[in-house]
Amino acid sequence: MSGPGSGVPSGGWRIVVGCDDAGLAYKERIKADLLADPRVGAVDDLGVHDGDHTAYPHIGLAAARKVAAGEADRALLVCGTGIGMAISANKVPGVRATTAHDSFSVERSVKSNNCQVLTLGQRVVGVELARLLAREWLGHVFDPASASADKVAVIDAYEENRCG
Ligand SMILES: O=C[C@H](O)[C@H](O)COP(=O)(O)O
Repeated sequence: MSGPGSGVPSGGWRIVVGCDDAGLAYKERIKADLLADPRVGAVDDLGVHDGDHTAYPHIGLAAARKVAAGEADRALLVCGTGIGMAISANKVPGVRATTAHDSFSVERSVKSNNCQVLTLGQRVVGVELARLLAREWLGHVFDPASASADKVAVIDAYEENRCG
């Protein structure tokens, strides 16, 4: 254990953020929260920015590739529902992404499923709930010695057999 909190990597979390134009306001707000959070060491903003209408799959895939390459620990992605971002990110081998709009699901996405990517829907939840979920998300860490690890390993093995 190292860094400013339990389970936080040395140097802090390296987080990629991204959105489409339907998720821009929440991405900007959560990015500001992350930059002010002592548990965060780096924030990499892949856009979109104001006036940019890049569609969600481009952003979701690019963010997931950064996680898969080890250039970031996690990604926080926002679109209208969160669903398109999750589908896109999950196409990248090694990445586990989910949409979650409640505290318990956010916690279990990390502790049960070792998800590195959380996606949120700006058209689904209020901004304060989205901010709370992003804050809580950083406090959860997967335990590779837990009973959940063997289950996640089944997914990894399937993926390795197909993509390896
Ligand atoms: O999952 C997709 C997102 O919600 C996106 O922001 C909106 O997609 P649409 O314009 O195809 O509905």
